[in-house]
Amino acid sequence: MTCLCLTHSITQTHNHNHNLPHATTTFSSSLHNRNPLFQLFSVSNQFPLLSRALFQSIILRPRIRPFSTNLTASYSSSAFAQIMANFDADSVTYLTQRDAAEIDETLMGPLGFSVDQLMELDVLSVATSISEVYKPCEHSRVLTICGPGNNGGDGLVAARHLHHFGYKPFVCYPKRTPKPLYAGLVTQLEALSIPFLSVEELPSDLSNDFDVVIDAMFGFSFHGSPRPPFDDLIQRLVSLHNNNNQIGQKRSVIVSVDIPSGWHVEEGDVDGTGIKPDMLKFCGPHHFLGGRFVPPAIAEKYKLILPPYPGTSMCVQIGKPPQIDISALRENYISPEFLEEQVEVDPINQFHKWFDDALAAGLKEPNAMALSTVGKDGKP
Ligand SMILES: NC(=O)C1=CN([C@@H]2O[C@H](COP(=O)(O)OP(=O)(O)OC[C@H]3O[C@@H](n4cnc5c(N)ncnc54)[C@H](OP(=O)(O)O)[C@@H]3O)[C@@H](O)[C@H]2O)[C@@H](O)CC1
Repeated sequence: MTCLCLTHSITQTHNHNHNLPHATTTFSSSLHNRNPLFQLFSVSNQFPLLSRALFQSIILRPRIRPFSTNLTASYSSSAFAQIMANFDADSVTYLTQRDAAEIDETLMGPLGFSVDQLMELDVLSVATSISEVYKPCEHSRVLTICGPGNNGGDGLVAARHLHHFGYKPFVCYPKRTPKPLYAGLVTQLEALSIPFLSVEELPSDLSNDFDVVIDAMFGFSFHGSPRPPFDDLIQRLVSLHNNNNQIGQKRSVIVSVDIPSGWHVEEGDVDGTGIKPDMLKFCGPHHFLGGRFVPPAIAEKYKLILPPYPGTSMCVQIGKPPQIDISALRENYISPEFLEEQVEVDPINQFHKWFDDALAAGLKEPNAMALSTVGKDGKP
């Protein structure tokens, strides 16, 4: 007698079919958000109610060993991992709004930065952080929903970067702004054949068509209640989150660029009915900190203590990575009875049979399997 054992092993970095809190991504920048210099990005399973103060800019003055302000400092990967492992994100302190405003003025004044340049730097960090957490091979279809202001501009830039990173972005930009900056960003996307979808063209359940939904509707200038069509779009993102709580429901990842759209800019998700990106706690997992481009003059003047940036990265992940519940990743398979008389005499034929079954069932990576045989003595 020969025993056969077929193991189907798939490495999954993100499983849409388990009932875990869904990891969403939020990119949050400063309270005085005209200054994206200290953008903090978050992908976390925590969901603290956010006070506006948390949107304040970095800056890191850790109680532990202070990081060098030398922005070009480089470390070996193991040394870097050690440094970041020891970095206590709870120790983050913040610039005052006044400091941030002053820095903003300095950047856009004597230091010669422009809005579009800051937007590019800012959003490059957003895009690289997305690609770090949600690989294009598993989350290729990205919908970017853009609002009428600079937050929407961020969304347009994000779509372009993500296209170059191997994603397939779609853009919904229902209220276009005729300013040259935005017109140029649209032209760039059109030149890349990135599809623009109207609100009416969006599927009722965004999860059916998109792996990632980027919320770039409103940032720090949002006020009052959302007006059409953004009221409906925001509700769609809210329902995405609600659907995410249903067992077995395929889920899109929600990425908010800056403050989640519809949240009160100062108070956060006041009545708890807003978009629920899992954010934003400095001590939580998957937080990304930008700011690599901070000019030394600014760093020195404000005594900014920045973390080291790995390699050529525009941002760095701070805090501890999320704890993964491995048991929750396990799939339960229900299979029919397997009787001895049904076993193929030749194990290779059995392998082919099972392989064909796996193919027909549409299993991901059906070739990720191993077949073993043992004799009567139980030895291979
Ligand atoms: N240095 C910088 O500035 C940089 C900023 N950056 C990014 O820009 C973001 C801030 O951009 P922003 O100031 O353009 O405002 P934003 O939040 O996009 O929206 C304003 C628009 O929304 C509209 N609107 C408001 N409320 C509404 C409602 N209830 N319902 C409907 N519409 C409403 C409002 O229209 P209005 O009410 O004035 O008629 C206006 O058209 C910031 O968070 C960051 O992400 C980066 O790009 C880097 C450089």
